Amino acid sequence: MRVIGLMSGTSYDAVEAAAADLVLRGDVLVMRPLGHLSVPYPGELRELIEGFLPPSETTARAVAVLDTGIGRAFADVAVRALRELCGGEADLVVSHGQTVYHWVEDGTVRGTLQLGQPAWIAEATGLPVVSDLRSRDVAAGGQGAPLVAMTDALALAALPGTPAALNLGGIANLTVVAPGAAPLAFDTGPANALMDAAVRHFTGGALGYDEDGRRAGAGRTDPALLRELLNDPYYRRPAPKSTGKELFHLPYLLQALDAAPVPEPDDVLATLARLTAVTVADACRAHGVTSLAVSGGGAHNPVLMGMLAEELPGVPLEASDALGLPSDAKEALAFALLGFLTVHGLPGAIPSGTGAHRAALLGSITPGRSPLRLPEPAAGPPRLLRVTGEPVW
Ligand SMILES: Nc1ncnc2c1ncn2[C@@H]1O[C@H](COP(=O)(O)OP(=O)(O)OP(=O)(O)O)[C@@H](O)[C@H]1O
Ligand SMILES: CC(=O)N[C@H]1[C@@H]2OC[C@@H](O2)[C@@H](O)[C@@H]1O[C@H](C)C(=O)O
Repeated sequence: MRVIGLMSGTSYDAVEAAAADLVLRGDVLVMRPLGHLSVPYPGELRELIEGFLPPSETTARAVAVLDTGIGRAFADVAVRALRELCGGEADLVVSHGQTVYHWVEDGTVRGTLQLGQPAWIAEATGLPVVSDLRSRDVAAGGQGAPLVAMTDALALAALPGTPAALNLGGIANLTVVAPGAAPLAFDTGPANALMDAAVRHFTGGALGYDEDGRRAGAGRTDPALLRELLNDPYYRRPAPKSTGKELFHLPYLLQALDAAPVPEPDDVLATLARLTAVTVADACRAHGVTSLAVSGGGAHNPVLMGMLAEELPGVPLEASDALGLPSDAKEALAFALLGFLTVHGLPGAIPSGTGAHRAALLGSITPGRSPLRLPEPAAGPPRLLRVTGEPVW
Protein backbone atom coordinates (compact mmCIF):
# COMPACT_ATOMS: atom_id res chain seq x y z
CA MET A 1 0.00 0.00 0.00
CA ARG A 2 1.35 3.46 -0.90
CA VAL A 3 0.70 5.93 1.89
CA ILE A 4 1.30 9.67 2.32
CA GLY A 5 1.83 10.90 5.89
CA LEU A 6 1.22 14.58 6.74
CA MET A 7 2.28 16.30 9.92
CA SER A 8 2.80 19.71 11.42
CA GLY A 9 4.38 19.70 14.86
CA THR A 10 4.35 21.99 17.86
CA SER A 11 6.75 24.41 16.13
CA TYR A 12 3.94 25.00 13.53
CA ASP A 13 6.45 26.18 10.92
CA ALA A 14 5.70 23.84 8.03
CA VAL A 15 3.65 20.94 6.81
CA GLU A 16 5.84 17.86 6.53
CA ALA A 17 4.87 15.18 4.02
CA ALA A 18 6.47 11.79 3.56
CA ALA A 19 5.41 8.93 1.32
CA ALA A 20 6.17 5.27 1.69
CA ASP A 21 5.29 1.89 0.27
CA LEU A 22 4.31 -0.41 3.11
CA VAL A 23 3.67 -4.13 3.21
CA LEU A 24 3.19 -6.49 6.13
CA ARG A 25 5.00 -9.81 5.67
CA GLY A 26 4.24 -12.03 8.64
CA ASP A 27 5.33 -9.98 11.62
CA VAL A 28 7.72 -7.79 9.65
CA LEU A 29 6.46 -4.44 8.42
CA VAL A 30 8.49 -3.53 5.36
CA MET A 31 8.70 0.17 4.53
CA ARG A 32 10.19 1.79 1.46
CA PRO A 33 10.36 5.56 1.99
CA LEU A 34 9.71 7.46 -1.25
CA GLY A 35 10.91 10.86 -0.08
CA HIS A 36 9.61 13.82 1.86
CA LEU A 37 8.63 17.46 1.45
CA SER A 38 8.63 20.29 3.94
CA VAL A 39 6.33 23.09 2.86
CA PRO A 40 6.30 26.21 5.07
CA TYR A 41 2.87 27.36 6.17
CA PRO A 42 1.75 30.48 4.28
CA GLY A 43 2.83 33.51 6.36
CA GLU A 44 -0.69 34.67 7.30
CA LEU A 45 -1.76 31.19 8.35
CA ARG A 46 1.28 30.84 10.59
CA GLU A 47 0.48 34.21 12.18
CA LEU A 48 -3.13 33.14 12.71
CA ILE A 49 -1.96 29.92 14.41
CA GLU A 50 0.51 31.84 16.54
CA GLY A 51 -2.17 34.29 17.71
CA PHE A 52 -4.57 31.41 18.39
CA LEU A 53 -2.44 29.11 20.52
CA PRO A 54 -2.37 29.13 24.34
CA PRO A 55 -2.17 31.25 26.39
CA SER A 56 -4.38 33.26 23.93
CA GLU A 57 -8.14 33.08 24.25
CA THR A 58 -10.04 32.35 21.06
CA THR A 59 -13.45 32.29 19.37
CA ALA A 60 -15.51 29.65 17.56
CA ARG A 61 -15.04 31.69 14.37
CA ALA A 62 -11.26 31.49 14.73
CA VAL A 63 -11.52 27.70 15.22
CA ALA A 64 -13.53 27.42 11.99
CA VAL A 65 -11.14 29.69 10.08
CA LEU A 66 -8.10 27.72 11.22
CA ASP A 67 -9.65 24.29 10.72
CA THR A 68 -10.34 25.27 7.12
CA GLY A 69 -7.03 27.09 6.56
CA ILE A 70 -4.95 24.24 7.94
CA GLY A 71 -7.05 21.63 6.09
CA ARG A 72 -6.50 23.50 2.81
CA ALA A 73 -2.77 23.92 3.46
CA PHE A 74 -2.46 20.19 4.19
CA ALA A 75 -4.50 19.43 1.04
CA ASP A 76 -2.10 21.50 -1.10
CA VAL A 77 0.87 19.62 0.33
CA ALA A 78 -0.89 16.26 -0.16
CA VAL A 79 -1.45 17.08 -3.83
CA ARG A 80 2.24 17.95 -4.21
CA ALA A 81 3.31 14.79 -2.39
CA LEU A 82 1.07 12.69 -4.61
CA ARG A 83 2.62 14.23 -7.71
CA GLU A 84 6.24 14.69 -6.61
CA LEU A 85 6.81 11.68 -4.35
CA CYS A 86 4.34 9.10 -5.62
CA GLY A 87 4.21 9.62 -9.40
CA GLY A 88 0.47 10.32 -9.04
CA GLU A 89 -0.39 6.91 -7.52
CA ALA A 90 -1.20 6.40 -3.84
CA ASP A 91 -3.78 4.53 -1.80
CA LEU A 92 -4.13 6.53 1.40
CA VAL A 93 -3.34 9.84 3.09
CA VAL A 94 -2.80 10.02 6.84
CA SER A 95 -3.04 13.46 8.37
CA HIS A 96 -2.00 14.37 11.89
CA GLY A 97 -3.21 17.95 11.48
CA GLN A 98 -2.04 20.70 13.80
CA THR A 99 -2.32 20.27 17.54
CA VAL A 100 -3.95 23.39 18.93
CA TYR A 101 -4.73 22.18 22.42
CA HIS A 102 -3.57 19.18 24.43
CA TRP A 103 -5.74 19.26 27.52
CA VAL A 104 -3.81 17.81 30.45
CA GLU A 105 -5.03 18.00 34.07
CA ASP A 106 -3.00 16.48 36.91
CA GLY A 107 -1.22 14.23 34.46
CA THR A 108 -4.45 12.96 32.85
CA VAL A 109 -5.22 13.87 29.25
CA ARG A 110 -8.88 14.87 29.10
CA GLY A 111 -8.89 15.75 25.42
CA THR A 112 -6.65 16.75 22.56
CA LEU A 113 -7.53 18.81 19.51
CA GLN A 114 -5.86 18.69 16.12
CA LEU A 115 -7.22 21.02 13.44
CA GLY A 116 -7.01 20.62 9.65
CA GLN A 117 -10.33 19.46 8.22
CA PRO A 118 -9.56 16.19 6.32
CA ALA A 119 -12.42 16.74 3.83
CA TRP A 120 -10.17 19.22 1.99
CA ILE A 121 -7.45 16.58 1.63
CA ALA A 122 -9.88 13.90 0.45
CA GLU A 123 -11.48 16.31 -2.02
CA ALA A 124 -8.15 17.53 -3.42
CA THR A 125 -6.47 14.13 -3.76
CA GLY A 126 -9.50 11.85 -4.25
CA LEU A 127 -7.90 9.53 -1.67
CA PRO A 128 -9.28 8.27 1.64
CA VAL A 129 -7.81 10.07 4.63
CA VAL A 130 -7.12 8.79 8.12
CA SER A 131 -7.08 11.68 10.59
CA ASP A 132 -7.62 12.49 14.28
CA LEU A 133 -5.28 9.73 15.37
CA ARG A 134 -4.92 10.78 19.01
CA SER A 135 -8.51 10.95 20.27
CA ARG A 136 -9.19 7.22 20.37
CA ASP A 137 -6.19 6.55 22.59
CA VAL A 138 -7.38 9.34 24.92
CA ALA A 139 -10.84 7.74 24.98
CA ALA A 140 -9.13 4.47 25.98
CA GLY A 141 -7.56 6.22 28.96
CA GLY A 142 -4.25 7.11 27.30
CA GLN A 143 -2.26 10.29 26.84
CA GLY A 144 -2.88 10.27 23.06
CA ALA A 145 0.87 10.84 22.74
CA PRO A 146 3.59 10.14 21.91
CA LEU A 147 2.36 8.15 18.91
CA VAL A 148 5.72 7.85 17.11
CA ALA A 149 6.39 5.18 19.72
CA MET A 150 4.99 2.45 17.46
CA THR A 151 7.44 3.25 14.66
CA ASP A 152 10.30 3.73 17.11
CA ALA A 153 9.61 0.49 18.95
CA LEU A 154 9.38 -1.52 15.71
CA ALA A 155 12.56 0.11 14.35
CA LEU A 156 14.54 -0.41 17.57
CA ALA A 157 13.29 -3.93 18.24
CA ALA A 158 16.28 -5.72 16.72
CA LEU A 159 18.99 -3.57 18.31
CA PRO A 160 21.16 -4.73 21.22
CA GLY A 161 21.13 -3.22 24.72
CA THR A 162 18.43 -0.73 25.67
CA PRO A 163 18.11 1.48 22.59
CA ALA A 164 15.98 4.60 22.57
CA ALA A 165 14.70 7.09 20.02
CA LEU A 166 14.56 10.79 20.79
CA ASN A 167 12.72 13.45 18.81
CA LEU A 168 13.75 17.04 19.43
CA GLY A 169 10.88 19.13 18.09
CA GLY A 170 9.14 21.84 20.08
CA ILE A 171 8.66 19.16 22.73
CA ALA A 172 11.09 16.25 23.22
CA ASN A 173 9.84 12.68 23.29
CA LEU A 174 11.65 9.47 24.05
CA THR A 175 10.85 5.82 23.22
CA VAL A 176 12.83 3.21 25.18
CA VAL A 177 12.98 -0.45 24.24
CA ALA A 178 14.49 -2.50 27.07
CA PRO A 179 15.00 -6.22 26.50
CA GLY A 180 12.05 -8.31 27.65
CA ALA A 181 9.99 -5.25 28.60
CA ALA A 182 7.13 -3.47 26.87
CA PRO A 183 8.29 -0.24 25.18
CA LEU A 184 8.08 2.96 27.18
CA ALA A 185 7.41 6.34 25.60
CA PHE A 186 6.81 9.79 27.01
CA ASP A 187 7.50 13.49 26.49
CA THR A 188 10.57 14.47 28.50
CA GLY A 189 9.69 18.20 28.40
CA PRO A 190 10.61 21.07 26.10
CA ALA A 191 13.14 20.49 23.29
CA ASN A 192 13.08 23.77 21.34
CA ALA A 193 9.79 25.29 22.57
CA LEU A 194 11.34 27.58 25.18
CA MET A 195 14.43 28.37 23.09
CA ASP A 196 12.23 29.40 20.15
CA ALA A 197 10.02 31.52 22.44
CA ALA A 198 13.12 33.21 23.90
CA VAL A 199 14.62 34.01 20.48
CA ARG A 200 11.33 35.46 19.28
CA HIS A 201 11.07 37.53 22.44
CA PHE A 202 14.67 38.82 22.41
CA THR A 203 14.58 39.69 18.69
CA GLY A 204 11.13 41.31 18.78
CA GLY A 205 9.82 38.55 16.49
CA ALA A 206 12.53 39.06 13.83
CA LEU A 207 13.98 35.55 14.32
CA GLY A 208 12.17 32.32 15.12
CA TYR A 209 14.96 30.09 16.40
CA ASP A 210 18.61 30.03 17.44
CA GLU A 211 20.17 28.96 14.16
CA ASP A 212 22.88 26.34 14.71
CA GLY A 213 22.74 27.21 18.42
CA ARG A 214 24.97 30.25 17.84
CA ARG A 215 23.48 32.30 20.68
CA ALA A 216 23.38 29.40 23.14
CA GLY A 217 26.97 28.61 22.14
CA ALA A 218 28.03 32.17 22.93
CA GLY A 219 26.33 32.14 26.34
CA ARG A 220 26.84 30.39 29.66
CA THR A 221 24.43 28.26 31.65
CA ASP A 222 22.98 30.21 34.56
CA PRO A 223 22.74 27.77 37.51
CA ALA A 224 19.97 29.69 39.33
CA LEU A 225 17.71 29.84 36.24
CA LEU A 226 18.42 26.19 35.47
CA ARG A 227 17.45 25.24 39.05
CA GLU A 228 14.29 27.31 38.82
CA LEU A 229 13.28 25.65 35.54
CA LEU A 230 14.11 22.15 36.78
CA ASN A 231 11.74 22.73 39.71
CA ASP A 232 8.79 22.11 37.44
CA PRO A 233 6.97 19.01 38.78
CA TYR A 234 6.52 17.72 35.21
CA TYR A 235 10.05 16.32 35.17
CA ARG A 236 9.47 14.29 38.35
CA ARG A 237 6.17 12.88 37.20
CA PRO A 238 6.48 9.21 36.18
CA ALA A 239 5.57 8.03 32.67
CA PRO A 240 3.14 7.80 31.00
CA LYS A 241 3.06 11.54 30.53
CA SER A 242 2.75 14.09 27.76
CA THR A 243 2.90 17.84 27.55
CA GLY A 244 2.86 20.70 25.08
CA LYS A 245 3.03 24.40 24.48
CA GLU A 246 0.03 24.86 26.76
CA LEU A 247 2.66 24.64 29.52
CA PHE A 248 6.00 25.53 27.93
CA HIS A 249 5.33 28.97 26.41
CA LEU A 250 6.79 32.48 26.67
CA PRO A 251 4.86 33.59 29.81
CA TYR A 252 6.16 30.41 31.53
CA LEU A 253 9.74 31.41 30.68
CA LEU A 254 9.20 35.04 31.70
CA GLN A 255 7.89 33.86 35.08
CA ALA A 256 11.03 31.77 35.61
CA LEU A 257 13.14 34.79 34.62
CA ASP A 258 11.31 36.90 37.21
CA ALA A 259 12.28 34.38 39.88
CA ALA A 260 15.85 33.97 38.59
CA PRO A 261 16.77 37.03 36.50
CA VAL A 262 19.48 36.61 33.83
CA PRO A 263 20.49 39.87 32.10
CA GLU A 264 22.27 38.37 29.09
CA PRO A 265 19.95 36.83 26.45
CA ASP A 266 22.65 34.44 25.21
CA ASP A 267 22.97 33.07 28.75
CA VAL A 268 19.21 32.46 28.78
CA LEU A 269 19.56 30.49 25.55
CA ALA A 270 22.51 28.52 26.87
CA THR A 271 20.48 27.68 30.00
CA LEU A 272 17.45 26.59 27.96
CA ALA A 273 19.57 24.33 25.75
CA ARG A 274 21.10 22.89 28.92
CA LEU A 275 17.60 22.35 30.35
CA THR A 276 16.68 20.23 27.33
CA ALA A 277 19.93 18.26 27.51
CA VAL A 278 19.66 17.64 31.26
CA THR A 279 16.00 16.59 31.23
CA VAL A 280 16.53 14.24 28.27
CA ALA A 281 19.67 12.78 29.86
CA ASP A 282 17.89 12.27 33.22
CA ALA A 283 15.08 10.45 31.44
CA CYS A 284 17.58 8.27 29.56
CA ARG A 285 19.49 7.40 32.74
CA ALA A 286 16.29 6.60 34.62
CA HIS A 287 15.52 3.93 32.02
CA GLY A 288 19.04 2.59 31.43
CA VAL A 289 19.28 3.78 27.82
CA THR A 290 22.44 2.53 26.08
CA SER A 291 22.09 4.18 22.65
CA LEU A 292 20.06 7.03 21.22
CA ALA A 293 18.72 7.63 17.68
CA VAL A 294 17.92 11.33 17.40
CA SER A 295 15.51 13.09 15.04
CA GLY A 296 13.66 16.41 14.72
CA GLY A 297 14.82 19.97 14.19
CA GLY A 298 16.91 20.01 17.37
CA ALA A 299 19.22 17.41 15.81
CA HIS A 300 20.43 20.28 13.56
CA ASN A 301 21.55 22.31 16.59
CA PRO A 302 25.20 21.38 17.23
CA VAL A 303 25.29 23.19 20.57
CA LEU A 304 22.28 21.28 21.87
CA MET A 305 23.65 17.99 20.54
CA GLY A 306 27.03 18.75 22.14
CA MET A 307 25.37 19.36 25.51
CA LEU A 308 23.40 16.16 25.18
CA ALA A 309 26.59 14.20 24.47
CA GLU A 310 28.19 15.82 27.55
CA GLU A 311 25.24 14.88 29.74
CA LEU A 312 25.20 11.29 28.45
CA PRO A 313 28.82 10.11 28.43
CA GLY A 314 29.18 6.62 27.02
CA VAL A 315 25.80 6.65 25.25
CA PRO A 316 26.34 6.76 21.48
CA LEU A 317 24.11 9.32 19.74
CA GLU A 318 23.31 9.00 16.09
CA ALA A 319 20.70 10.39 13.72
CA SER A 320 17.58 8.27 13.17
CA ASP A 321 18.75 8.08 9.54
CA ALA A 322 20.91 5.17 10.72
CA LEU A 323 17.64 3.25 11.26
CA GLY A 324 16.56 4.17 7.73
CA LEU A 325 14.24 6.91 9.03
CA PRO A 326 15.42 10.34 7.80
CA SER A 327 15.55 12.67 10.80
CA ASP A 328 13.33 15.35 9.24
CA ALA A 329 10.78 12.88 7.88
CA LYS A 330 10.45 10.50 10.82
CA GLU A 331 7.23 11.92 12.26
CA ALA A 332 5.46 12.09 8.86
CA LEU A 333 6.59 8.51 8.10
CA ALA A 334 5.41 7.44 11.55
CA PHE A 335 1.92 8.77 10.82
CA ALA A 336 1.90 7.05 7.41
CA LEU A 337 2.68 3.83 9.27
CA LEU A 338 -0.10 4.45 11.82
CA GLY A 339 -2.69 4.97 9.06
CA PHE A 340 -1.52 1.77 7.38
CA LEU A 341 -2.11 -0.09 10.66
CA THR A 342 -5.57 1.47 11.07
CA VAL A 343 -6.84 0.42 7.65
CA HIS A 344 -5.49 -3.08 8.28
CA GLY A 345 -7.42 -3.30 11.54
CA LEU A 346 -4.32 -3.05 13.74
CA PRO A 347 -3.85 -0.84 16.81
CA GLY A 348 -1.37 2.01 16.46
CA ALA A 349 -0.99 3.00 20.10
CA ILE A 350 1.23 1.19 22.56
CA PRO A 351 -0.53 1.10 25.95
CA SER A 352 2.78 0.82 27.85
CA GLY A 353 3.69 4.13 26.21
CA THR A 354 0.48 6.13 26.30
CA GLY A 355 -0.98 4.53 29.44
CA ALA A 356 -4.21 3.50 27.71
CA HIS A 357 -6.03 0.51 29.19
CA ARG A 358 -6.05 -1.18 25.79
CA ALA A 359 -4.40 -0.82 22.40
CA ALA A 360 -7.00 1.02 20.35
CA LEU A 361 -7.47 1.26 16.59
CA LEU A 362 -6.63 4.89 15.88
CA GLY A 363 -8.25 7.55 13.77
CA SER A 364 -11.29 8.49 11.74
CA ILE A 365 -11.57 7.68 8.05
CA THR A 366 -12.84 10.13 5.42
CA PRO A 367 -13.68 8.32 2.15
CA GLY A 368 -11.96 9.39 -1.06
CA ARG A 369 -13.65 9.84 -4.42
CA SER A 370 -14.45 6.11 -4.81
CA PRO A 371 -16.43 3.97 -2.37
CA LEU A 372 -14.33 3.14 0.68
CA ARG A 373 -12.70 -0.27 0.35
CA LEU A 374 -10.49 -1.39 3.20
CA PRO A 375 -7.93 -4.19 2.89
CA GLU A 376 -8.56 -7.53 4.59
CA PRO A 377 -7.70 -7.18 8.30
CA ALA A 378 -4.13 -8.32 8.96
CA ALA A 379 -3.60 -11.66 10.68
CA GLY A 380 -1.46 -10.16 13.43
CA PRO A 381 0.51 -7.07 14.41
CA PRO A 382 4.06 -6.38 13.25
CA ARG A 383 6.97 -6.99 15.63
CA LEU A 384 9.70 -5.42 13.52
CA LEU A 385 10.11 -2.61 11.00
CA ARG A 386 12.43 -3.20 8.08
CA VAL A 387 13.23 -0.06 6.08
CA THR A 388 14.49 -0.69 2.57
CA GLY A 389 15.46 1.28 -0.50
CA GLU A 390 14.23 -1.53 -2.76
CA PRO A 391 10.74 -1.93 -4.24
CA VAL A 392 8.54 -3.89 -1.80
CA TRP A 393 6.18 -5.47 -4.34
N1 LIG B 1 19.79 24.62 12.15
C1 LIG B 1 19.12 24.65 13.30
N2 LIG B 1 19.70 25.17 14.41
C2 LIG B 1 19.04 25.23 15.58
N3 LIG B 1 17.78 24.79 15.75
C3 LIG B 1 17.16 24.27 14.68
C4 LIG B 1 17.78 24.16 13.40
N4 LIG B 1 16.89 23.61 12.55
C5 LIG B 1 15.76 23.38 13.26
N5 LIG B 1 15.91 23.78 14.54
C6 LIG B 1 14.92 23.75 15.63
O1 LIG B 1 13.96 22.76 15.36
C7 LIG B 1 12.64 23.30 15.49
C8 LIG B 1 11.69 22.58 14.58
O2 LIG B 1 11.78 21.20 14.85
P1 LIG B 1 10.68 20.20 14.32
O3 LIG B 1 10.22 20.63 12.98
O4 LIG B 1 11.23 18.84 14.51
O5 LIG B 1 9.52 20.47 15.39
P2 LIG B 1 8.02 20.05 15.35
O6 LIG B 1 7.87 18.78 14.56
O7 LIG B 1 7.22 21.22 14.92
O8 LIG B 1 7.73 19.79 16.90
P3 LIG B 1 7.15 18.51 17.69
O9 LIG B 1 7.99 17.33 17.31
O10 LIG B 1 7.27 18.93 19.11
O11 LIG B 1 5.72 18.37 17.28
C9 LIG B 1 12.80 24.77 15.15
O12 LIG B 1 11.76 25.52 15.71
C10 LIG B 1 14.17 25.07 15.75
O13 LIG B 1 14.06 25.37 17.09
C1 LIG C 1 -0.52 16.37 21.54
C2 LIG C 1 0.62 16.46 20.58
O1 LIG C 1 0.48 16.90 19.47
N1 LIG C 1 1.80 16.02 21.03
C3 LIG C 1 2.98 16.03 20.19
C4 LIG C 1 3.95 17.08 20.71
O2 LIG C 1 5.08 17.17 19.84
C5 LIG C 1 6.09 16.30 20.35
C6 LIG C 1 5.43 15.66 21.53
O3 LIG C 1 4.51 16.66 21.93
C7 LIG C 1 4.65 14.38 21.13
O4 LIG C 1 4.07 13.80 22.26
C8 LIG C 1 3.54 14.64 20.13
O5 LIG C 1 3.92 14.41 18.79
C9 LIG C 1 4.59 13.28 18.34
C10 LIG C 1 4.66 13.32 16.87
C11 LIG C 1 4.01 11.94 18.82
O6 LIG C 1 2.83 11.82 19.08
O7 LIG C 1 4.78 11.00 18.87
